[in-house]
Amino acid sequence: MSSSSADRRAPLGDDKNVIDLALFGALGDLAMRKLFPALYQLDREGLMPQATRIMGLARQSIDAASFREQVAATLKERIKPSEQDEKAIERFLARLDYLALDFTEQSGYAGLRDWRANARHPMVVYLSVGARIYGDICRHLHASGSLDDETRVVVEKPIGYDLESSHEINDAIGAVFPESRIYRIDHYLGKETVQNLIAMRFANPLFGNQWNQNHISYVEITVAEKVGIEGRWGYFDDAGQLRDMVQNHLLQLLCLIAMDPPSNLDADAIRDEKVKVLKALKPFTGEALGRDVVRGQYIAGTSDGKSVPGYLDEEGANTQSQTETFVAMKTEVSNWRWAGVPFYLRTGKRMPEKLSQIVIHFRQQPHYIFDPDQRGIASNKLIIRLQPEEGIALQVLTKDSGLDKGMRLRPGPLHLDFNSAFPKSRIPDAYERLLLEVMKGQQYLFVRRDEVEHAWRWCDQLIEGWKARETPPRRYPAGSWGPVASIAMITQDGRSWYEDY
Ligand SMILES: NC(=O)C1=CN([C@@H]2O[C@H](COP(=O)(O)OP(=O)(O)OC[C@H]3O[C@@H](n4cnc5c(N)ncnc54)[C@H](OP(=O)(O)O)[C@@H]3O)[C@@H](O)[C@H]2O)C=CC1
Ligand SMILES: O=C1O[C@H](COP(=O)(O)O)[C@@H](O)[C@H](O)[C@H]1O
Repeated sequence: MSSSSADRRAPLGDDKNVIDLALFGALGDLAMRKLFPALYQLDREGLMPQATRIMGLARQSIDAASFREQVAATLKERIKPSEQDEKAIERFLARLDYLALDFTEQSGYAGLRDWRANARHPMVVYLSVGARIYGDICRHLHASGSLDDETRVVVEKPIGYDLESSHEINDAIGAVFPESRIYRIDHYLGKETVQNLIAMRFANPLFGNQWNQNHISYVEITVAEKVGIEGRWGYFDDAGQLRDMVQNHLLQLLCLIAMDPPSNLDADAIRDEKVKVLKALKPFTGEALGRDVVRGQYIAGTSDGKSVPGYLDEEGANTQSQTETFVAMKTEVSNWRWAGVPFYLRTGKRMPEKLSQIVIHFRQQPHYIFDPDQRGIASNKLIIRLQPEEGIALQVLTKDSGLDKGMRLRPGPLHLDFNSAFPKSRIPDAYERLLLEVMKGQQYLFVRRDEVEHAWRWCDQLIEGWKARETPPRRYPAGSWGPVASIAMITQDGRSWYEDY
């Protein structure tokens, strides 16, 4: 199916987009917290064709009625009361069926094949389970005769633990599905402002012409989480913040900022440009690793005024763990556009706020004519806020008003807050957009195999360097912005993390 921009404007709730969705891991955390609420919203908005059916698959042997009850309960909990529409909920629940099986055993798959016996529409298989069993599921789906030439598969991150394991997993999926029918999710690509990054960069010559090392001094990407480990200690401790967040979400954001303009909006045109950025990321040598990368782990502190435990005291914790819950780094994209422009990245759990934002710091004017005392006054910044409130602000210098001020400068924002600028349009959750794109068979918001693998290659050399140095993570109190060293890392360059939240 084509990914052209014209297709993206096709009517959405029409028959063309009918699918059967087979959701593996339907009773799990992601499905209940994110996927069912997103699917419900699509249905409520009239974007899910009437004939679309959803089969939940999981291990527990419950019947379809109690599965629907569990989904109804999660909708009640997760959807704003003003968006809980009785009729829409009823219609949505009626689409659901349930099949209990062990995903690693071939025998149960006959039930899925039978469900599809007279189906006229493509099936989308969504693997909301750990990546280690993606291969088993794909093999059994194939061997049981449940697939056809139109079946698409959606896989969650992280794909593997390093380059080698991601190769194995991608090979196993690729043995059954061609790349054109594999949808690798990175839910940050479904966020409203991330979409806007593409619009803003490539629709506005104002930015397009300034987007390089001649005009940009440095770039900051912060993805701060207020939550801790939330009962996922086992998974998280094997991964750490670098694998959990940097390998995927932060590198995808960096790619969208740094990539060259694609020749069109087709999936491969965009992905080709992203891959070039990943290939150009500067590896960390021994010396740079100590100077330009900070690993941290939270200790007890406060969150929203309440005491919270440290990472090593969380439920299920191994008290010797050296896993990082925070990473800050200075990296560079070694190409003509970005040579000499640092990209400062930081992400951590148990920070004071949930805040994801990108700040582009522009260079000062080459010749300065204003009050010498104000010479260091803030330069232009473009602040792209992903969450909590989506918006874009451009900080510009204007004249301070008042008769007694002379030609004094004042930094102030030109601000676009999406909620107040477009009050009638609800900002959809990332998963809504991504599920809709899968239904339409559009891949441009999904990650191609080579992107995942280049991102792993870069992270692997960093992790190898950490192992060789054996430096323990630096401690930071829960509720702070991370280890002091992460602040020193940027201040030693005469800069600071943008903190005008
Ligand atoms: N949760 C999140 O916020 C995020 C999750 N992800 C990714 O999404 C995927 C799902 O994560 P999450 O929902 O948290 O995981 P969970 O462990 O909560 O859910 C997995 C589900 O799959 C079922 N399952 C696992 N193995 C089998 C099996 N062999 N046979 C039958 N059922 C099985 C589980 O059943 P049972 O409980 O009986 O084992 C459970 O219903 C993972 O790849 C994760 O990395 C990505 C981003 C965020
Ligand atoms: O993929 C993941 O993302 C979440 C953060 O997502 P957000 O949309 O809430 O910013 C993170 O908490 C989780 O550890 C990670 O696996």
